[in-house]
Amino acid sequence: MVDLKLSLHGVHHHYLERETRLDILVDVNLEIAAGEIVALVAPSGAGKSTLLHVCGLLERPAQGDVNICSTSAHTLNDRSRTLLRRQNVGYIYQFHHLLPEFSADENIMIPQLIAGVDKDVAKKRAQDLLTHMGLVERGDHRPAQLSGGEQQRVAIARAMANNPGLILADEPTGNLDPDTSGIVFDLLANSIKDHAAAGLIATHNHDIARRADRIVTLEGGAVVPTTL
Ligand SMILES: Nc1ncnc2c1ncn2[C@@H]1O[C@H](COP(=O)(O)OP(=O)(O)OP(=O)(O)O)[C@@H](O)[C@H]1O
Repeated sequence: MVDLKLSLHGVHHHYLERETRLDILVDVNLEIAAGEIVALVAPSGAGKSTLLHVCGLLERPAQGDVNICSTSAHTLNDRSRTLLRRQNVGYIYQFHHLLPEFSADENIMIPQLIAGVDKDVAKKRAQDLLTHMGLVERGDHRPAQLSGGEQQRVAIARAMANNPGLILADEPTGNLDPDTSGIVFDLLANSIKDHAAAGLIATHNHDIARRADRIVTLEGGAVVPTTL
C-alpha cells in the first residue's frame, strides 16, 4: 500500500476582493507519497503560495479535504489543525526567516523545544542535522554571519527538526545563484528522502524543477501534471 503523506481531494479556494470573487484553486486533487518530491511550477499569480498555504493548513479551503499523514483536516477545529501542522509539516521559504538573534543551533532547537523535546536531545539533533548539511562548525553562528546558501541550509535543517512527514517549500532557491541552488535543492531532496517524508516545492527555476520526481502546474486553478 502506498504511504501517502499528503492528499488533497476536491479542494476549492477563493479570495474576495471587494465584490469580486477570485477562484484561485478549483477542484484540486493531489497525492504525494513518502519519499516523493513534487515540483510546482506555474506563472506568478497562478496560486502556488495559496496551494502551499492550504496544504500546510495555514488557510482553510472553501471546499474539499486536506489529509496530512493519514489525518483529515476537514473536520478539525483551529487548535487541532495547528497541532497537526506543528507535528507534521516543515515549511521553507524563499527568505530563510531564521531568528536573527539566535545561533544556527538555537534556530534548529527552538521548534523542538516548543514541541516538548528535552534540551540536550534537541541540541544533539540540531548538531546532527547541521552535520548532514555540512555546517556543523557553523552551529554557533548567527544568520547574519552565514552566506545565503548556508542560511537556507540551516532553514532546511530547522524544517526537518521535528521529523515532519510533509515538507512545503516556497521558492527555496529563489534567492541563490545557480550552483548554490543545485546544492541546496539536493540537500533538501536528500533530507526529504532520508526521512521518508513528502515534498512539495514551488519554484520558477526549471532546472531545479527537473530534479524532482515529477512536476505539476496550475491550470485554471487545477493541479495537472506537466513536463519542462
Ligand atoms: N489574501 C488575499 N486576498 C486576496 N487576494 C489574494 C490573497 N492572497 C493572494 N491573493 C491573490 O491570489 C492570486 C494567487 O496568489 P499566490 O500568491 O498564491 O500566487 P503565486 O503563484 O504564489 O505567485 P508568485 O509566483 O508571484 O509568488 C494572486 O492574484 C493574488 O493577488
